[in-house]
Amino acid sequence: MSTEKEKELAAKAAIKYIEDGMTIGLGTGSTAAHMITALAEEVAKGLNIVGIPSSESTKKLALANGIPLTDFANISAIDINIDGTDEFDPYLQLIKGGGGALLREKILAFNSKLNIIIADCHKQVSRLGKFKLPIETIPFATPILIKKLRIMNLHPILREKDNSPFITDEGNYILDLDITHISNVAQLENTLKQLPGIVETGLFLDIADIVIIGRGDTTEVFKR
Ligand SMILES: O=C[C@H](O)[C@H](O)[C@H](O)COP(=O)(O)O
Repeated sequence: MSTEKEKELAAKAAIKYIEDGMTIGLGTGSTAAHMITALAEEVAKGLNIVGIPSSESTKKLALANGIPLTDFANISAIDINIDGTDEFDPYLQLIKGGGGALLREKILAFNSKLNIIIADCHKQVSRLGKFKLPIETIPFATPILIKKLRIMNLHPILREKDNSPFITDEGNYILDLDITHISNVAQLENTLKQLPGIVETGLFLDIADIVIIGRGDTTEVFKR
């Protein structure tokens, strides 16, 4: 069974949690794209929901698939947020932001009653850190942050696209950090959030309620 099929299986299992009248957080990435396609099929059959996208790319995809959208001016909470991940550990702690959407994704997740994470089985790790930790930084502060993060042994790498810095939907930069030697990620999160110029990190701690993965031709569900 292909990785894409596993992502699709997880995505289809997640949309079964959705009920008529709900507001749905729409994640970003290749796994979330499967969820948007599956959700669009339900909307076409008459399911009445509104979506709130976590990125400009997801917004485009949702609109192209006929999913009605809203924003935080019109709602106070999201019923279910469904998003992908780059890694999840046995405690359902996550590293996200491989696609650079971590800031809006975390805002959606924080304002959701239920967070469902969907993935293929290769995202499961015994310990976070094989995937480099993305953090979103303000361009003005990025050079000094790089110096500070080097001293902290986090080996920051400025993410690039077409030989220029990758720019997020909020106009910021992404630094990818090596956290393989870090055992206490909660402490790391606190330390990073105290540095002015770091807008958000890709550590999603105590956020996922349910993780659904595709493994072969079946799904596995992990609950917090
Ligand atoms: O910024 C991107 C997001 O955090 C994605 O959810 C994450 O990178 C997983 O993406 P994919 O489903 O494409 O592996």
